[in-house]
Amino acid sequence: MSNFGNKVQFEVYQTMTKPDPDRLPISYEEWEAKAREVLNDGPFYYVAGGAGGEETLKDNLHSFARYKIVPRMLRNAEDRDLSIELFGKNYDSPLLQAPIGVQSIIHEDGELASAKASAALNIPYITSSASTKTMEEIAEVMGDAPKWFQLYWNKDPEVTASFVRRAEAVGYDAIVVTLDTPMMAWREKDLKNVYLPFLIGEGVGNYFTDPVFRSRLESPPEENPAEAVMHWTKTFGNPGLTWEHLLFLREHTDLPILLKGILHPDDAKMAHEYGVDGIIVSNHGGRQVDGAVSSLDALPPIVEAVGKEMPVLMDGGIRRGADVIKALSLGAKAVLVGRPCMYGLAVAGEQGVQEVLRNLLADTDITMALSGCSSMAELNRSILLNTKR
Ligand SMILES: Cc1cc2nc3c(=O)[nH]c(=O)nc-3n(C[C@H](O)[C@H](O)[C@H](O)COP(=O)(O)O)c2cc1C
Ligand SMILES: O=C(O)C(=O)c1ccccc1
Repeated sequence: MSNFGNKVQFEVYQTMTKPDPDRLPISYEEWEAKAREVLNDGPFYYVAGGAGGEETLKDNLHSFARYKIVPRMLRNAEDRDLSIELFGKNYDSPLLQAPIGVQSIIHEDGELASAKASAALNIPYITSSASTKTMEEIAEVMGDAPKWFQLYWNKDPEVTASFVRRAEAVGYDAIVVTLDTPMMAWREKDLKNVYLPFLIGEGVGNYFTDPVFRSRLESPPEENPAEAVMHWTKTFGNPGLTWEHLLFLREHTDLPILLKGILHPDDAKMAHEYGVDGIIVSNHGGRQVDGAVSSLDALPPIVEAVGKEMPVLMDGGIRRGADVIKALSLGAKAVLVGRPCMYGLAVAGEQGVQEVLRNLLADTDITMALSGCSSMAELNRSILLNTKR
C-alpha cells in the first residue's frame, strides 16, 4: 500500500471533471448528515448517541483537538509504508473496523457489507457477538481476509466457550473480550425513542444458531422467539465477571486475547499479569460510562504502564487521518473505527463502508507524509504538542 494517499487523491481528481452532488460524501460530517436522512430516529440515534449527557461522547472528539501535530520538514517522505505487525502477523495499515452489533438496523446487508468492505482493503474486521449475521456467515464472505471475533461473555460459561470454539473453527485470528458492557448504560435517546434493537429480535443471530444456547430453551427460537429473546436478555451480560474468569478463556483458546474497554493503567497491568495478549483502550464510543475519561486521554498512562509488554490499541473518536496520526504518536499500535463505517453503511452499503475506510487510509498516509514521517514506527510524541490546560 505504498503511497496510497496520492493514488486515491489522483483517482478522485481524474475521474471527476467538476463537483458532483450525487457522488458519495468525503467528510465525516457529510456522511453523518446523509445517514441522518436515510435512517429513522430509532436506528440513527442508537448509532450516533451515547450514555447520559453524552459528555464522554463529545470528549472523545475534543481530546483529539487538544493535541496539535508539529510537522517535521526535509525528512524524505517519498516512499511510505502504513503497515504494522501484531501478534506475529503483518497488517497493511493501522486501522481495524470496530465491532458493532445489530447492523441490520442500518442496512439490509448488515455486517456482510461492512465485512466485505474490510476484506477489499485488507483491514481487519471485528465481528460482534451481537451481529445480526452469524460469525460463520461473516467469515465466509471474507475468505482469508483478516478477521477478529469480539466476545460478550455470556452468563452461561458453556455458551461463551461455544462462541470461542465456533470463532476458531471458521478462522478468526484473535478474540476481543469487551469488558465495559455487562449491561446497557443509561442511554437517554434510546429511552426516549423506546428503541432497543434486540427486543425486536435484532443482534441475536449468533445466539439463536448456537447449539448450547438452543439446548437451554424449551422450544427452538424459530417456534418461540419470545422465549429465546427472554433467555437472551437474561444471559447476555455478565456483571459478575472477575479477572479469574479470564483463565477459563485461556484454557479454551490459543488465539491472542485482547481486552476491550480498559481505561485505568492499573487494569492494564492486571491484564498483563493475567496473561492477556493485548489491550484496546476504549470507552465504547461514549456509550457506557458518561463522564468516563476520553480514550485519547486514557491512552498515554496505559502505554506507559504496559506498552513495552503488549500492544495497546485504541478506539473512540477516530474520524480523520490526523486522528490516526495523533493516536499512534501517543503510543497506540493501531486504532479501531466505529461510527464512520456505520454512516458509510447507511448511505451506500458495502461501497459506502469501503469509501469511508479508503478515504481515511488516504488521509492518514498523506498526513503522515506531511508530518515528515514514512512509517508507523517513526510516529512518536516528538511531533505532538498537548495544548490542554
Ligand atoms: C451502534 C454501535 C454498536 C456497537 N456494538 C458493539 C458491540 O457489539 N461490541 C463492542 O465491543 N463494541 C460495540 N460498539 C463500540 C465500538 O466497538 C467502538 O468501541 C466505538 O464505536 C468506537 O468509537 P467511535 O464510534 O467514536 O469510532 C458499538 C458502537 C456502536 C456505535
Ligand atoms: O450498543 C452497543 O454499544 C453494544 O455494544 C451492543 C450490545 C448488545 C447488542 C447490540 C449492541
